[in-house]
Amino acid sequence: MTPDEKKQQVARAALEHIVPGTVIGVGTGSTANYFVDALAQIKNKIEGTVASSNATAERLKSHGIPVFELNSVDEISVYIDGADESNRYLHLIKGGGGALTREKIVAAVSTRFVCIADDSKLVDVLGKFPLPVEVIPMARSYVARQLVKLGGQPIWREGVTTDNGNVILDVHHLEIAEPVKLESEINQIVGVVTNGLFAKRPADILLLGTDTGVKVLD
Ligand SMILES: O=C[C@H](O)[C@H](O)[C@H](O)COP(=O)(O)O
Repeated sequence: MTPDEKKQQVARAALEHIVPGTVIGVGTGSTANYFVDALAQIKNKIEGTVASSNATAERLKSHGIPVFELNSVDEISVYIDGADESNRYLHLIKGGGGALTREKIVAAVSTRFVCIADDSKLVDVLGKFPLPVEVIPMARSYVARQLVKLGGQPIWREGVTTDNGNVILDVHHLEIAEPVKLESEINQIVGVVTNGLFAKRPADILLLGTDTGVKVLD
């Protein structure tokens, strides 16, 4: 099975986690895109969605799926999104597509976070995938120096501006033994909006696409 087939497999499996008649949160990226396409088949069963990026909002609307502003919604029953890496405790690295801040906000509001990924994303120790950090543009160099002090090698994702008008630093060579601690440390650097570690609020369940079917970790 190709990685794309595995992503489609878990995207379809995620439909079973939807709570009928509610608003659901929808993530960003290739796996989330497959989920949006699958969701279109059952769009009448939900009240609508909150999107974690402009790109996802456009895709949802192209299928005729209602998209609400987060501020007009009281509750999100479930958030469905991909990840760049997950460990066995469902601590994640996200933000390969630059949507980490809105993803973290929508995940925080959601009662449940269902992560969907192909099995290449499961790792023993987070950090092989460079950790994305969203930064206020004028603080880029300062934040980069602070990240070096934490042991990382930050690389500016040149040419990329987030949906929030900020820049991204991708931090290489971190071996993340304590994800909750590092998430908090990086977020305390002045100028950081947030980082792509989802450890303080990990996923509640991980649906992993494998050659032998969907594996569930929770
Ligand atoms: O900013 C992007 C998101 O965090 C994605 O969920 C993550 O990069 C995984 O993307 P994909 O499903 O394309 O591997």
